[in-house]
Amino acid sequence: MTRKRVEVAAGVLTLPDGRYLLGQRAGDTVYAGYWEFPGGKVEAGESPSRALCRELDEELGIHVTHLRPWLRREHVYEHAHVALNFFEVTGWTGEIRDRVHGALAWVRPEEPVPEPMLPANGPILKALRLPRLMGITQAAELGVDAQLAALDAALAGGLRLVQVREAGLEAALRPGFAREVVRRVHAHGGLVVINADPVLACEVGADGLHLPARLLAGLHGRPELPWVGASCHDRDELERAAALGLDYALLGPVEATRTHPGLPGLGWQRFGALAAGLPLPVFALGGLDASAMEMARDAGAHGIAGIRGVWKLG
Ligand SMILES: Nc1nc2c([nH]c(=O)n2[C@H]2C[C@H](O)[C@@H](COP(=O)(O)OP(=O)(O)OP(=O)(O)O)O2)c(=O)[nH]1
Repeated sequence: MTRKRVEVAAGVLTLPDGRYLLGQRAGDTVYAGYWEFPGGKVEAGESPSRALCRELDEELGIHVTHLRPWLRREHVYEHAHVALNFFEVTGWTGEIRDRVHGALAWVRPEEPVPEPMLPANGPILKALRLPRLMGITQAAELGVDAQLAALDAALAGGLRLVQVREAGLEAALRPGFAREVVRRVHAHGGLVVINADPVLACEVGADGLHLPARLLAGLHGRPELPWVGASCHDRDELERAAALGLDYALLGPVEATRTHPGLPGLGWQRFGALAAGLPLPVFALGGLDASAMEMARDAGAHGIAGIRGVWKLG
């Protein structure tokens, strides 16, 4: 049976220390007792962001001052086909006084979430575990030792997600280098994805695989690794990554870069338009460092991926 699609707006209220808010649905609703992000149905004539501001006022008694579009995900329940528009909410005034939930909980992304959770929310919670800054290695250019030293400095500064991209590194050095990256990043509780090489990813105990756009194009199903992402340059590629159920995409270049000289940057407006309304987190790539983080997230990016900017190479 086909059901009318119901638009829903949900807010990931986030504290500066990274904790986010979940509420437990009250006894008189469908899925009573299940945990959710505060929010509710979009009313006729309302935009999702307006609906969310209204719902958070009604449910929690707060006035939202800063929100960002994040992910959009559709799910077919027995009772409804919902299109969930998730926003990150980082600014509000007023003290939270819950009026509708059975309970509220502030959760750290790395902690287990309270159960039971609304079934549509699994990928959303996974996306919240994905760090906001990705460093992409370039040991072939820097040298292995200099890259590992730059990695240590970045890990000490809080980096928790690394893509090993070393097609240019001598083949004999690649496994040893990748294994060393995995060891160091795992010691900090971070994640490592390996570019283009699933065999190497498994061999060195990495967390996943990063697909260049040419490999994404030829793929018929999601590779079986815990984390899989892809490099994308246009909406078609982003939608393909989403349809395959990938965990994230990189989109760029946002600004002109040294790695791709002559290629003009997308700019933040175009980036925002391309990344909007997707179910998977999108990192902004190209000529960026962590100082662009707020701008990127306001444009709808999950975070930033960088080479020179992350390794502080100028
Ligand atoms: N608020 C919220 N709803 C979610 C989440 N995940 C998810 O699948 N949903 C679904 C459950 C419901 O089918 C729908 C939200 O509808 P709702 O019944 O809570 O909406 P509402 O607050 O406007 O309530 P009502 O006026 O219909 O009583 O979206 C989530 O994280 N937060």
